Amino acid sequence: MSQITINGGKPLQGRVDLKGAKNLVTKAMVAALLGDSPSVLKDVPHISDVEVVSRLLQLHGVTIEHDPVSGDMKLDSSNVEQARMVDIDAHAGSSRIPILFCGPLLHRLGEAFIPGLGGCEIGDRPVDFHFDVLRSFGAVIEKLPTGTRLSAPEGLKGAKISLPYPSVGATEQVLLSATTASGLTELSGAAIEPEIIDLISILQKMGAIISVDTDRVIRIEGVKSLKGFTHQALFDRNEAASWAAAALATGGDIFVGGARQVEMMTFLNVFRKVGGQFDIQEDGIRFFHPGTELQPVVIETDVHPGFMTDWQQPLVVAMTQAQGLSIVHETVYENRFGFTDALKQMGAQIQIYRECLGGNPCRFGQRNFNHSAVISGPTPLRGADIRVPDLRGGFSHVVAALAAEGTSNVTNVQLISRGYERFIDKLGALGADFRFEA
Ligand SMILES: CC(=O)N[C@H]1[C@@H](OP(=O)(O)OP(=O)(O)OC[C@H]2O[C@@H](n3ccc(=O)[nH]c3=O)[C@H](O)[C@@H]2O)O[C@H](CO)[C@@H](O)[C@@H]1O
Ligand SMILES: C=C(OP(=O)(O)O)C(=O)O
Repeated sequence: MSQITINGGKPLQGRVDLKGAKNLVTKAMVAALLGDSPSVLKDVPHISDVEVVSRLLQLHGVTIEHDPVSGDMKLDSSNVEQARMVDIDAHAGSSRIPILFCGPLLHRLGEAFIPGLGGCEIGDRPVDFHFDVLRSFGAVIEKLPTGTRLSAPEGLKGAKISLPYPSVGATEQVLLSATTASGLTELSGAAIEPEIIDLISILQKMGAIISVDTDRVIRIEGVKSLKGFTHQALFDRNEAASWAAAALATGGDIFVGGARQVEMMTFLNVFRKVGGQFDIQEDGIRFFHPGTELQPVVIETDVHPGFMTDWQQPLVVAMTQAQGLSIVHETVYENRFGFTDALKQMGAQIQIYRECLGGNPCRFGQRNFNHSAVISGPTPLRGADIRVPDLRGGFSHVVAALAAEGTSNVTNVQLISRGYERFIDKLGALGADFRFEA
């Protein structure tokens, strides 16, 4: 378990550069399974979720070459049919991406075995929509103690599907299964996050016919085969938002190379309302604390184009320094405020409520989920011993330790490498005062 000892109270200043989004790159790698010729994905970050997906693909006969410096990744899936089905239970790792192997493996092999899933523990995270989608396409699903076995005795056939909630993963499941299924698929209630639109761009390069209509409807005309793709991955807007919040919380100034305005518009509006300033340039966005008082805000996390759930945790740290009461209503995951316990230990005043506060009633209201937070500021933060609970919560703990007076010991830091490339190097480049033990 790696740990970092931070001497806080110093503004973060300097430049960090982004690579491709964790939430796109890992899915694009799975899409490569569908191609009958090699694919090239550019800007692939060196993060542990990419390693988990690489190992799983390699077990299925995909050859992968990744240059971690340039980020170029070459994936050749021409030998998938020859690969031996192996027990991949030991390789489930920390990622949720294995669930997306179902469609491509059913197309390529007629069967699939999916190990138990990882990912952040921020709620139940069921996969019922995924399995309902796959059943609509004709898959037969058998749950085993070690995972799930799937088969498609008559191949996958297009279907009319309606998602009860615009789930990112279930929408990707439909895309990756329907593209080479026979016939038409119409998906309503789809998620339309920028990472999904980028995945659709990749599938179109491969030969797919997919249209994104108004009102969350996606139509897919199945094609017989797909070829490989060459694609530059969409930048990681979650990492960009994290560094922006880190600049604000520490009173700093960070240029985030590779960040773009369009995919971050909702975040930028909130950042400005809290009192942060930004300067959009051709090659990135500069985020900084202008030196004036921060303002409280009321936000509600939501599916795109709403305020993303993965953005709230580091921003909550900045809210502890705002003058007054801020409210965060988390409507995407039912249990995503566990990270606030450590912030309270550091001096933050945060109260968690079961009620839907500050916004519209959501599906978690009246169901006893602690899904609203009231943050009262400004409160000075002081150093503490804390343990990283999950990816974004962990980033927010490190930001709090950097903003706090005194020394903090943060353990379980390796979890942060699931989604942040060269995290420790970047902290060093921003002038943080810390000691890291791997
Ligand atoms: C690897 C990846 O891309 N992760 C992102 C993805 O996660 P992920 O794809 O897992 O998130 P979903 O959009 O599927 O989940 C949203 C909500 O739907 C529920 N649900 C989902 C599937 C299902 O079968 N049944 C069900 O009830 C979930 O419990 C959750 O409450 O989108 C989330 C929402 O933008 C982000 O926070 C994650 O960073
Ligand atoms: C929840 C997240 O990721 P995952 O779905 O991979 O657990 C995240 O990126 O914050």
